[in-house]
Amino acid sequence: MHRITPHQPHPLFNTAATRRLEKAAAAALPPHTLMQRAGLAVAQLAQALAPHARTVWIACGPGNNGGDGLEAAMHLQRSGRKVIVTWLGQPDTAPADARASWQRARDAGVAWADAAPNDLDANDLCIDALLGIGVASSPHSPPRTPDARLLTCLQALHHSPAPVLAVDLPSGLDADTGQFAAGLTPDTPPHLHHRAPTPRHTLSLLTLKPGLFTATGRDAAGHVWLDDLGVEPGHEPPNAWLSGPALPAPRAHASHKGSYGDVAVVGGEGLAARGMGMAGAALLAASAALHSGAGRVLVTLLDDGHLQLDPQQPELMLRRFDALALEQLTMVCGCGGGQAIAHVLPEVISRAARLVLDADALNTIATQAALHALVVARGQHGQPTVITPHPLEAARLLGLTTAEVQADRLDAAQQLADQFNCVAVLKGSGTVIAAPDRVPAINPTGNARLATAGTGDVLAGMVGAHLAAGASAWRAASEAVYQHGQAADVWPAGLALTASALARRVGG
Ligand SMILES: NC(=O)C1=CN([C@@H]2O[C@H](COP(=O)(O)OP(=O)(O)OC[C@H]3O[C@@H](n4cnc5c(N)ncnc54)[C@H](O)[C@@H]3O)[C@@H](O)[C@H]2O)[C@H](O)CC1
Ligand SMILES: [K+]
Repeated sequence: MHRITPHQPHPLFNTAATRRLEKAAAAALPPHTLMQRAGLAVAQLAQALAPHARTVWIACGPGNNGGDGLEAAMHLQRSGRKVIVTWLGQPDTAPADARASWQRARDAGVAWADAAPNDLDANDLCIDALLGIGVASSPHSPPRTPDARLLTCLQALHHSPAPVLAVDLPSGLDADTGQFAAGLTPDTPPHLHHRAPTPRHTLSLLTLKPGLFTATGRDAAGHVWLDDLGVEPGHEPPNAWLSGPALPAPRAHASHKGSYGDVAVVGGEGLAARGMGMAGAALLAASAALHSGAGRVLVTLLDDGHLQLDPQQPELMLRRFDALALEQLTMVCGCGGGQAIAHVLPEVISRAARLVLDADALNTIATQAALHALVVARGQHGQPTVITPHPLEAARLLGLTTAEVQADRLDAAQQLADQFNCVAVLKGSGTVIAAPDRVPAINPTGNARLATAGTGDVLAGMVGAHLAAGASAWRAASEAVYQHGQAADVWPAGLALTASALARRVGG
């Protein structure tokens, strides 16, 4: 068993793949072995996380996830803890493994209760074994009406003042998408909004599931642990990867500014056009490119030439669009581009050597099929392209709603990559990176401090710098996303995270 950190990549397996592995492993082992291993692992982690817990309340659902909880209850009771179990199953209808573990918990003498004890506090521990990968959350099947006792137990876990250890998954979370099943989404009553969150841990069993790392999964899961139950994935291919850090790319002493490429940022509609000055977005992207190691950074502002120099960043070279040698440049296009970006997009997409498309470039492409076709053609000509939409921009590109994109972020990112024939970065909690013909990746770094204006422009500039230095579109995207999130993760406490400060720190 080990804790999952962003320091190395990890393969991720969805529900179907996990079920196949479970079936093959169960067939090769004596009956009940997997659940016995799972329950023991849960009990060991519970002891390690809360060695002095006064009471351990274990909420067990009707299926095998509940069985894991019952098995853990038996171990914790035997090791002298005060264990209270709420079981929502019945001996005559429970799956065979869960029934066997119920019998073992009974024989060990655990206490049974209909609901959560009402005196739980921070010195206790809750174990969430209500639902695991058996949660039915298909958008195509009608939502189930969950049993009232299940809902009461779920609420007690969501609002628990005691730390919570979830078995396999936070109950109700879909392992494949990181979204809660209909009717099972946690709600936070207003009086709890300002309470410090209680520690949350999830012990994933057998495999790591993608839903733990994207959409609402990251917040719900808290610290993620894995116990593989002694089962190797064998020939089962992963459905996604959790990214690890970039391999170091040392700079040769005999290098010069030309060795790391020229990035040109095009964007920043002027104040005169529609009364909205957006030059800042382009300057942020340019600053990020500079601090991420680009040899030279050129900036073309779509502001009719009002700005001739950025005195804060004199390294940036301002250029008129017609003075750019597009075929030799890595272009970052769209940051703060407004409507003005539409005039330059056809040329940029057709001619740029390497290209990052962000923000208003994407909004414009979403409305013009001819531009979409030009992006697809880049891939056919071997010209690297990365698109960096947030969920609303992704929804526009795919003709979906934002909710539909968020309902299955891995699938949405894959659709973007396939339809636009490029590397797609779907931003948000657990940013997804996808490309045609390869397994997508979920980024493990970053936090809510990045939810501030301009951080997306910074990311686009960073991707541009990595592309200009010679990385493939896939590497440029995944390494930039990782470092962008990591910069936020190590951000000094008490220092405001602003996009311009982030841009200056991204190079380490
Ligand atoms: N994967 C493994 O190798 C191992 C898994 N173990 C554990 O078993 C669960 C999966 O068990 P399963 O019985 O298939 O499903 P669950 O217990 O997660 O849930 C089934 C249970 O829940 C009810 N239900 C489903 N969806 C809903 C809903 N939307 N609303 C209300 N109720 C719902 C359903 O009717 C069933 O009663 C896995 O996660 C592991 O924890 C093994 O123990 C070890 C090996
Ligand atoms: K659970």
